[in-house]
Order: sequence, then C-alpha cells, then structure tokens
Amino acid sequence: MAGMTISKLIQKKAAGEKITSLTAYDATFAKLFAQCGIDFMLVGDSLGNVVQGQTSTLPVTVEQIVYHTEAVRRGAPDAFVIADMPFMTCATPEQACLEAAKLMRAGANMVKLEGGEWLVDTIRMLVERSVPVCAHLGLMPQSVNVLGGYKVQGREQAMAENTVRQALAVQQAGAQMLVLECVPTELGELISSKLSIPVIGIGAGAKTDGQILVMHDMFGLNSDYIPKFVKNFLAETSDLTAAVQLYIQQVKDGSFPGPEHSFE
Ligand SMILES: Nc1nc(=O)c2c([nH]1)NC[C@@H]1CN(c3ccc(C(=O)N[C@@H](CCC(=O)O)C(=O)O)cc3)CN21
Ligand SMILES: CC(C)C(=O)C(=O)O
Ligand SMILES: [Mg+2]
Repeated sequence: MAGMTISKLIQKKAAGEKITSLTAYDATFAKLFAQCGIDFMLVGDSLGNVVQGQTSTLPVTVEQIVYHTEAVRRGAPDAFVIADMPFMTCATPEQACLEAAKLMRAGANMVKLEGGEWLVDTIRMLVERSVPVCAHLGLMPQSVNVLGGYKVQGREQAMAENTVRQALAVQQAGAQMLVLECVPTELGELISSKLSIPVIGIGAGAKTDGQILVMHDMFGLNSDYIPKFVKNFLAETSDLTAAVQLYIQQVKDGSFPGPEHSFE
C-alpha cells in the first residue's frame, strides 16, 4: 500500500480496523501483495523453511534476509516492510544494532525480534538509534529446540500472565508492533486490549488487531504438516490475486481466522 507508515498502522488499531499482512520473499510477490493493498509485508526467517527447504528457521543468516529484503523492496517501493532478525543476531544489544543496520540498509522499515523481557535493553538501544522494532511473543520458532516442538503457548494461567507481562515490557521499551504466534484466542484478545501498539496474530485467534500468514501457506503450497491456523485461500478462488484479495477481505471482516483456525 502506498506510503504505509507505523503511525497509520497504530491509527488503524485505534480505529478498530483490522491490519492485513503476509510474508514476502521476492519482488514479484511483493508487487502483487502491494497491488492488492496489503498493509505490510514481513521478510520472515520462515524463508528457511519455505524457500530453502530447511526443517527450522535456525540456519537462516542476516545476509540471506538482506538479499530477500532488497528483492521485496524493489518489487514494492512504497510498502511497509519488516525484516526478521535471524537466530542469534540479538545475543547482545550491540550486535543487534550492527545486524539491524544491515536490514535497514537493505530497505526494511522495521525489524522484528523474537523475545520479551530479556530483550528490553536491545529494543531500547535499537529504538534510540532510529530502528523501529516489532517484537514477537507466544510461539517463538527460533526457540524450537528449547520448547521441544511447535506448540501452543500460554494455555496455563501462569504462562499466560507471563506473556502479558512480556508484551507490556516490550511496548514500554519502545516496540511499536507485536507479533503473537500460537496462543489461545482469549490470550490474543487480552494482550491486544492491554497494548496500544498493534498486535498481529498468527494462530492467535480473530481478536488481535491484525493477522499474518506465511504466503506459501495461504496459497496452499505447504505440502507437509499444515498448522491449524493455516487456510488455503487459493482453494476458493481462481488465481493468486483473487486469493490475496479474499484473504484481505476475510481478515478485514473478521471471518478469518475462524474457530477452526484458532486455539482454545
Ligand atoms: N510454512 C511455514 N509456516 C509457518 O507458519 C511457519 C514456518 N513455515 N516456519 C517457521 C514457523 C514454524 N511455525 C509453526 C509450525 C508448526 C506449528 C504447529 O504445527 N502447531 C500446532 C500446535 C498444536 C498444539 O500445540 O495444540 C498446530 O496444530 O497448529 C505452528 C507454527 C510457524 N512458522
Ligand atoms: C510467521 C511470521 C510471524 C514469521 O516470523 C516468519 O515468517 O518468519
Ligand atoms: Mg520469523
């Protein structure tokens, strides 16, 4: 979308308008998504899975995110583009600044990092140095080896309260957006209501301020195990453009995600 900014996205939340987003990894799809009016695109480290054929996001490097961010930027010059900080690029705040600079030079408008309270110093340092930050809580795929699999997070009361606390902490530290992955609908709603920054859900129910999906998933291209939150929008449409338009329409009118795509 032409001239999308973080201020406009925060205004959308305040106005109760749903925010639509997809991952993008190349110029052609970035151009298509921009033409369809998507609010923002994420150059996700999920490219490890869907582009490289890895079994996790851990092998992805910042140089690879740079390459794909440059491609997405060329395809969609006016889009709001977020780039993922890959595994172990936030080991220290100083390192995070140097790695984030590479993504911003590649054309990103904001960087996304997986984590909460333990990253508040990093978030503060990035924001002070003019790097807008999106945090990512709930299921953090870079922690798959600690979590022991891709599972719903925050079903227990204590973990839910912990996630709320982390969400408030990253907002307090200066994060201007939050991605919330694989949490019960109720927790997605609670966190969205407690935060003033947009909360973008993936498997977090229909009550978040917006939705994101991996583009391959929404085109039904993922042939392996399909997460519950995924819907194939190409199945009901005739072409890629119509599928993206249907996704945007259903996110905006609240019909996606339905209960069948959400967790209790
Ligand atoms: N193609 C693709 N789509 C994604 O959404 C995605 C990636 N790749 N790669 C990185 C991570 C991995 N993600 C995943 C992968 C699997 C589940 C999954 O199978 N979740 C179970 C939860 C079951 C439960 O705990 O109750 C599910 O049934 O959806 C969730 C997120 C999200 N990200
Ligand atoms: C699924 C989204 C939120 C992501 O982090 C990615 O695509 O890497
Ligand atoms: Mg990611």
